Amino acid sequence: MPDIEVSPPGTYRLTRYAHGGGCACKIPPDELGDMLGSVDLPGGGDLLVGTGDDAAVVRTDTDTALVATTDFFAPVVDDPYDWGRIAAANALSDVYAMGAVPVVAVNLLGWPRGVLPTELAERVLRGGAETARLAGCPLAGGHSVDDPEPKYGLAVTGRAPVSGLMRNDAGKPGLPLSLTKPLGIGVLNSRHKATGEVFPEAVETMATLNGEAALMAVEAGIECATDVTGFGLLGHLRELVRASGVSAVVDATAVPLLDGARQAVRDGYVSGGSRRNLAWVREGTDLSAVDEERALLLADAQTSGGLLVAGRLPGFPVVGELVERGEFDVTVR
Ligand SMILES: Nc1ncnc2c1ncn2[C@@H]1O[C@H](COP(=O)(O)OP(=O)(O)OP(=O)(O)O)[C@@H](O)[C@H]1O
Ligand SMILES: [Mg+2]
Repeated sequence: MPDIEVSPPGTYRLTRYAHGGGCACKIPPDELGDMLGSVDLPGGGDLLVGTGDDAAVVRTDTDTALVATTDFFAPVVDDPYDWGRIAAANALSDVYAMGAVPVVAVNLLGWPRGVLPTELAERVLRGGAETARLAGCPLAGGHSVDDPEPKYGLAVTGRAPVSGLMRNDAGKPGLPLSLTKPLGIGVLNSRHKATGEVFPEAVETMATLNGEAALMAVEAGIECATDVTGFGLLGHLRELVRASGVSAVVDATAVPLLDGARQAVRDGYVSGGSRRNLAWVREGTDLSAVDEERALLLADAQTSGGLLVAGRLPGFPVVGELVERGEFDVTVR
């Protein structure tokens, strides 16, 4: 450790070290699309699912698929242990969104040595370990670098029967859309970053694993799902409907919201990422039935959000349905 004086761990507000926290710091979808469009990634062979879905999938034998994904981001909450739990739940989520079970994970850590004490990094790693333990997923090894901005996440490998995969291009007209976590995580995180106010319901929502919901979906024979993260409900739904060649209708009043989410929008705690999401979806979305506040919540950049599933899941709200391909990608009513 370099010879730099550091204050005791409790005095640090981790979100102060993040230019944009959680999934709100993702590169916007149009920019990412342009960037990836110029790169010829090797495919073919046993690759079943390539770029554009929640994870890459390869066939390992006739019936079995291996699922690979990684996710890491800057602090989304000030508490290091909670950040670790959330980052791990978020990384595991893409495996669940494919209908797979995680089999092994490795840590990815960026840490500003000499600026933040290593004791905080230990707490982050303990949080991640706790979440992996809850997921029943071995977590071993990883990679750690000196980084001006703290970052944490996992690379996760999962397994699924080929016939049980949930893809984001398998949506069919007539299927209901279920959402397994409430929206509003992004605006509450923005408020937390600005004021230090803690929102325990949002923290627990982010730290909740999507494993049970995924298992329920797979057992119900559901074939199409994605997870709602940095591009917001409308952004990820737009990707799903475009990949599937269908359109969608969203019932705005049926979409669950975290307590305090509306107020946070009214008070202006909207991240740049959420505004970019809304700008991106606007051209393909009929938002004429809702006001700006509601539109921002539907586009709010979530961190470790729920699964959006093309099918009915007992205990979770139906927030819309897939319809035949029409003028708009998505119509909000
Ligand atoms: N640097 C990259 N190289 C290749 N593919 C990428 C890269 N960055 C993102 N992608 C791919 O682009 C697609 C869209 O990215 P996005 O981050 O929305 O997916 P995701 O991993 O499901 O997101 P999330 O983890 O927030 O659920 C995904 O298929 C992702 O794997
Ligand atoms: Mg995803």
